[in-house]
Amino acid sequence: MNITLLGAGAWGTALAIAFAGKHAVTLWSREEDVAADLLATRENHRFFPGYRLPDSVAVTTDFAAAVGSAELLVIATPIAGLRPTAERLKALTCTTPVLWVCKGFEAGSGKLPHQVVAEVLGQAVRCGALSGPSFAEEVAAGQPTAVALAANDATFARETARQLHTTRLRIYANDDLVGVEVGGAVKNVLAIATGVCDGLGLGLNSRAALMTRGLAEIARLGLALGAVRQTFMGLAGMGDLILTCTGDLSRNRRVGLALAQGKSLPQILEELGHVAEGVYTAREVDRLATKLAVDMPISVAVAAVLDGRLTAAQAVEQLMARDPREELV
Ligand SMILES: NC(=O)C1=CN([C@@H]2O[C@H](COP(=O)(O)OP(=O)(O)OC[C@H]3O[C@@H](n4cnc5c(N)ncnc54)[C@H](O)[C@@H]3O)[C@@H](O)[C@H]2O)C=CC1
Ligand SMILES: O=C(CO)COP(=O)(O)O
Repeated sequence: MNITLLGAGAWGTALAIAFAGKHAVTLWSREEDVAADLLATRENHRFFPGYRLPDSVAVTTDFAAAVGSAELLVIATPIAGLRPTAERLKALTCTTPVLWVCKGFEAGSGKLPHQVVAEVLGQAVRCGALSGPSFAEEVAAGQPTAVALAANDATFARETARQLHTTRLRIYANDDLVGVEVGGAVKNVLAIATGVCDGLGLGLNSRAALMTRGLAEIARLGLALGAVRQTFMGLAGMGDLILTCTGDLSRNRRVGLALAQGKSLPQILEELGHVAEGVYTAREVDRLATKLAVDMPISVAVAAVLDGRLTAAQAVEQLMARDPREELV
């Protein structure tokens, strides 16, 4: 299959490497310097240093050409780039099936990725989300990984999962697109919380409590948005939550660790050099929790810390001072 990855950040580059073993892959970069570097050195020094892009992968900055040759498009930008990329596809009257790998709620609208894509491209284009516990570095290194693929068409999800599946990258078809997207979005907010918790040295009991109660928050918001509870026990729910909250490769976790050190958010983001979606999604989750009357104290506290309304230590005190209650999930 001819696959085009739209976005040559860490994840787009890693997926290009992974898919190249089985497919004809094109990697589109919006940055001229990244494309030039990839063509000259076969390495993406800016976003993904240390991993070689196979010679078979075509690299281009020509959007129309990259799209024109594809049988499957994979949008690999942050969620901030999803709508503009979909709009560029619409301008080309493109009807090629499309996946996206971004995780989050769109800033400002609070929409999930599939809602953004449906708004721009309509309902007729077959499309879906690839999500789950998958650090780019490990996928590019060929370390065993399993993720979920959910779509607006169950047959498309199953067929695409089968086509993309390899012995290194197991892809499970899932029929709960909302659940898969909510899991991937909210776990980033909770990874920031866990980074704060670990950075403040609050201990392993705290971390386990935070992740477990965080999973309850993910499920509550997901159910309010129409997801299926079971999804949150799977790869895109608990799986990605465990990975991102505990793995130091996570950019979101690293934001939390740095907040606990008292660093300012602008400085943290500048030093990171990559997107940390939880920073933007926290605000949307905070708004959605209020709008839908969903109890999400940890996520709301993360939003308050990111906005400078609470310090990390104050947020912890506030969470611990809550009244005792039954363990509702
Ligand atoms: N890096 C990882 O391990 C994983 C990342 N993801 C998700 O994939 C998405 C992309 O992440 P990374 O590639 O790691 O980020 P990155 O920060 O390494 O790279 C971002 C890429 O998107 C492009 N970009 C940024 N803003 C854009 C915009 N407004 N329009 C078009 N392009 C834009 C940049 O030029 C760059 O190529 C995020 O939503 C992330 O949560 C998902 C799974 C794993
Ligand atoms: O989504 C990811 C792993 O599944 C990557 O997490 P970070 O964006 O926090 O690095």
